Amino acid sequence: MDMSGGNQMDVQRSDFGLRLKTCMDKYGPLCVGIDPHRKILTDWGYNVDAEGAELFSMRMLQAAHGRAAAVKFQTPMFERYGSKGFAALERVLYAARQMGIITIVDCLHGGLSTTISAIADAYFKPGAPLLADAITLLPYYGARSLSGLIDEALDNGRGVFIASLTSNEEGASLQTAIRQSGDYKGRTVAYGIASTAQKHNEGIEGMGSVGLIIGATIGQWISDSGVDPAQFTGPILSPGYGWQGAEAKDLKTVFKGTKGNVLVTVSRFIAAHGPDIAMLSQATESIALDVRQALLEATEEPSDETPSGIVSMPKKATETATPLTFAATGESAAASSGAADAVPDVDDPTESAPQTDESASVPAPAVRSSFDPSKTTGDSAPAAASSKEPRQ
Ligand SMILES: O=c1ccn([C@@H]2O[C@H](COP(=O)(O)O)[C@@H](O)[C@H]2O)c(=O)[nH]1
Repeated sequence: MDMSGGNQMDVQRSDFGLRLKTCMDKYGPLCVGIDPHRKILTDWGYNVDAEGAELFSMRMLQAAHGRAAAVKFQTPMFERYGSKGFAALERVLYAARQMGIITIVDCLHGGLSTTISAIADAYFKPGAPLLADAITLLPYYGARSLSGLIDEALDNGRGVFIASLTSNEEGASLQTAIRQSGDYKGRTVAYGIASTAQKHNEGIEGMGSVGLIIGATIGQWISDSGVDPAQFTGPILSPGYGWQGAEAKDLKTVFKGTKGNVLVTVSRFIAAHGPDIAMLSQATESIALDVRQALLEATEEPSDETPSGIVSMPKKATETATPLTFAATGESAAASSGAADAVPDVDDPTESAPQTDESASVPAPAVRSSFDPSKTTGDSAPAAASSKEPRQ
């Protein structure tokens, strides 16, 4: 272990990064997103209620098992059913833990540090009702407001993913805005967030446990942000592939020069192939292969690093002429974000998803993977889901 950069306590603090990397090396860089949208539940023949969400989740888990490094549950999709929805989320998280798959809860939390300290009881501490390997955080109360909660995550062997460059285009103007004061004056909001996150990973050998969310759709504005994913040593959770329009070439652009720390999360693009478990499993496998290949090629691409080891300066931030490295020193607050899907949402009856496959009963993916349903040979997944799924 390289102990030169950090102290021993940091190195030993959380094994989340190590556990995730081990799973990514074994199963590849796919995270199966489990988002029980109303329309998908209907199209799968389930009730639009907590039980339907649970059955859907169990089936997505089956498809993910042995084919993906991680699963990600989208909290609002359960929260809408109140206590029954949270009970369902507790049970599917339990099932995922029993399967040994890494669990991420996309709970999108953020707020005053004193308030969000309660989140540790919900997700990180032994016996927590929603025990998860990692959760997602929104840093718009100032990334340093998350420090206490991050400490709790690390002390409990868990991790976090902090939204830095989200996949929706509405996020771009806020996240690429230039900071007016503080340690990152003259840098972008996203840059300060990424640098603050990187600080937690310094001195850790291998992949850290404090991650970022960087959308696969952001190729057009990543250079404005000043963030170079290739310099980040924690895990990067990347949504946007498939349904939101990002393709393999976008993964290669955004994540060029990265070193095996990008976890691509895909939800509707996989769910669109259900409810048949063989089709779901085949789609998961195929998408996992496509994503793995794209990221392998991205690794071979040189990043924007200059020979002197600094990142090329984005145009908007050049006035301050400070080298853009992840030498994090602190962070100042920015405004709050209201992220919304940039693409048709299957929950919104006013929007319709792009249809490219007339045979699909759910809205078809915006782009097709190399998955060919006609080549389905069977299912190697565990036994099919039923309403008698494991309960805690
Ligand atoms: O920037 C972000 C952050 C989170 N998400 C979430 O990821 C999934 C994506 O679902 P798809 O169906 O694969 O598009 C969903 O839960 C989002 O809330 C994101 O898309 N972008």
